[in-house]
Amino acid sequence: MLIINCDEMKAMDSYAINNIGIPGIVLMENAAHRVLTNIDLDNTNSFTIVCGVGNNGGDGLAIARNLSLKYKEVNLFIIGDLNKGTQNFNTNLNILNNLGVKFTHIATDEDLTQLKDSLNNSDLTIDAIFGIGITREVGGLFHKTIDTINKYSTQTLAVDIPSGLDGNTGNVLGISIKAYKTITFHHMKKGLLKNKDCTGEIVVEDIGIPDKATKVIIENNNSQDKQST
Ligand SMILES: NC(=O)C1=CN([C@@H]2O[C@H](COP(=O)(O)OP(=O)(O)OC[C@H]3O[C@@H](n4cnc5c(N)ncnc54)[C@H](O)[C@@H]3O)[C@@H](O)[C@H]2O)[C@H](O)CC1
Ligand SMILES: [K+]
Repeated sequence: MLIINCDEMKAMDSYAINNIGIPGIVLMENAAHRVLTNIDLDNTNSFTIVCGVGNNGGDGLAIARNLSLKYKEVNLFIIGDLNKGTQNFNTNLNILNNLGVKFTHIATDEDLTQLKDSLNNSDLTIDAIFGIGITREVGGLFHKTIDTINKYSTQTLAVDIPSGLDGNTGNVLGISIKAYKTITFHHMKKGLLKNKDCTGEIVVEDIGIPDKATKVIIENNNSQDKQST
């Protein structure tokens, strides 16, 4: 099994997008579909989906759309500055707006009451707050949101990386989602193997990044390592 770090994942992502020409939104839709194949949709009918405003959040929005089109009960929450959404996040948010799918923006502690009610009444919670792009300790409303999910969620599935976990070290950055299952994309991330308590079962899913992207990045890194020794 190939085990990579977050920088390698980002490099493979961008090679597939910028050098091979696979649009990021295609990879994002593939990721969403791969998450859905890991959910027992015959017996899971109500969902709380919590999204950040990066591409991990974008994955969550695509998952929310696909579930909504299957007439599942979807309670969608978004946390973060909506003016700072990534391009692919905004594309999926725009589609949801056009479909009339509503969401709650977690902007104050009061919004956490609505989140708690949703968690108590959902079959499954989907964590799409942070993935490989987490950059610092989790604090403030993000900390309270993750704490609320851990306290009241029936069971939580993490998209790519449990939010709050460092994908390289497995360290908890202040607080982390405790998932029963983590669906990570393309290849295993180093940090996931070091914190089973947060990841639960780990499933690696192919999202359509060609082996060529993987090989180029690994070879580049190996040659850089040789030069630096
Ligand atoms: N290339 C693609 O389109 C695909 C991406 N995949 C998914 O994308 C994420 C990585 O997305 P990225 O935008 O790089 O970062 P994140 O969404 O993980 O998070 C960045 C987001 O969070 C904010 N942030 C970071 N740390 C903190 C913090 N401690 N507190 C508050 N906010 C924080 C940051 O400002 C950004 O807004 C990857 O994991 C995949 O899930 C697709 O799966 C494949 C295609
Ligand atoms: K996540």
